Amino acid sequence: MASLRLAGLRKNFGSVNIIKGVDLEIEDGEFVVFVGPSGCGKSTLLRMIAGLEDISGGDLYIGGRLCNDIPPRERGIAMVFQSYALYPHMTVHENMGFGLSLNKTPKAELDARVREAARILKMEHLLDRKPSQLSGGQRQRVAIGRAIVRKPAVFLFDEPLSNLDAALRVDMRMELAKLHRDLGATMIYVTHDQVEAMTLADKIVVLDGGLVQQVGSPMELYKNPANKFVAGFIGAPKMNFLAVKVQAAHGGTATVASEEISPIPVRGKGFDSGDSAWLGIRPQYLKPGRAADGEGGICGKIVLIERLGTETIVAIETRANERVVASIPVDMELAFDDNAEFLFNPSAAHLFA
Ligand SMILES: Nc1ncnc2c1ncn2[C@@H]1O[C@H](COP(=O)(O)OP(=O)(O)OP(=O)(O)O)[C@@H](O)[C@H]1O
Repeated sequence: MASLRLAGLRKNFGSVNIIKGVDLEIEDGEFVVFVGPSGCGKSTLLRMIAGLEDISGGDLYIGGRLCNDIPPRERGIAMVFQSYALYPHMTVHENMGFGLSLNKTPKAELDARVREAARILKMEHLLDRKPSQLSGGQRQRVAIGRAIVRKPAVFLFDEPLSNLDAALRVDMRMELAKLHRDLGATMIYVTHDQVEAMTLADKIVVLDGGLVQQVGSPMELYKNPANKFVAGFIGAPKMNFLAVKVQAAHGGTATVASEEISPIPVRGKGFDSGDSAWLGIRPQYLKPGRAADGEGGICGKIVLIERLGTETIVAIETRANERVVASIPVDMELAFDDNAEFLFNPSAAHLFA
């Protein structure tokens, strides 16, 4: 097992700066998820840790050792790819043991490690099969098994579940969480799926544009997003953002209003009266009903109704053509084009520049 430290890590492809100075501490045994939209640089950052991309600037420490110029196989890491990268002509046993056979691991030890990994992954009965005789989920398990047998200090996962169907992804997610508990190893996991990030991570690193936007536990990010990007990225359905004007501000509270919203006090630092701002409200905090004094209220026409079973998602469009999504109780009567009113407690709202 190992801790990691990234200090001012940078990556250029030609003249383009893709990773723009990333500082990050990863503790021994932590499950860390890099999350962000397509192209934000999360795979590049992971590949730099793996040693598959060289480092243009800054320092990378794995287990306290400066690793910038250490070859991949000497870093004590194992990487699992989205594409599985299995050898089609080899059996599951041979695929899992291949890295060890390259290292000239004695046969008995190789066999014992492969069987132990197969036991952990519940695939002892599949060891003699070829990849073509396995399901997608089983193939991904072989790829994970190949990492386990190497007993790495750090596991790296690059979108390992994105080729699986939705139901299997949920199963594999639970298996990965269990694997982490059982092995206690440091794991770094790249995904663009905020649900995977929320459910797997001890610590989420939100990336955008080659920069860390925020680092924290899933609930820290959900409750106290550092900026509008993080607020919109973490949580489903997405947080609503409404354009407002700041009417007054003091002591960490701003009074905001718009044509749609009567003045309400909201937590928010660094604002001055006259500022334009975004009022952020999660769909879960909007309740059907008319706002009383001191509450926020929004009304509009219903443009979307999605009954998900456990909740109903409804979207309204305000007079200012802003779309607002609410998660409401399943038994509510709703119809398209009806006018609907929602209220929220201002203490549940966020304010962003
Ligand atoms: N070898 C390369 N040469 C030039 N540009 C590259 C190279 N590899 C990646 N990039 C660019 O770096 C940026 C980050 O890519 P990266 O694959 O890290 O993104 P990502 O966040 O993992 O996205 P995705 O979720 O789509 O995989 C992209 O703009 C990509 O085009």
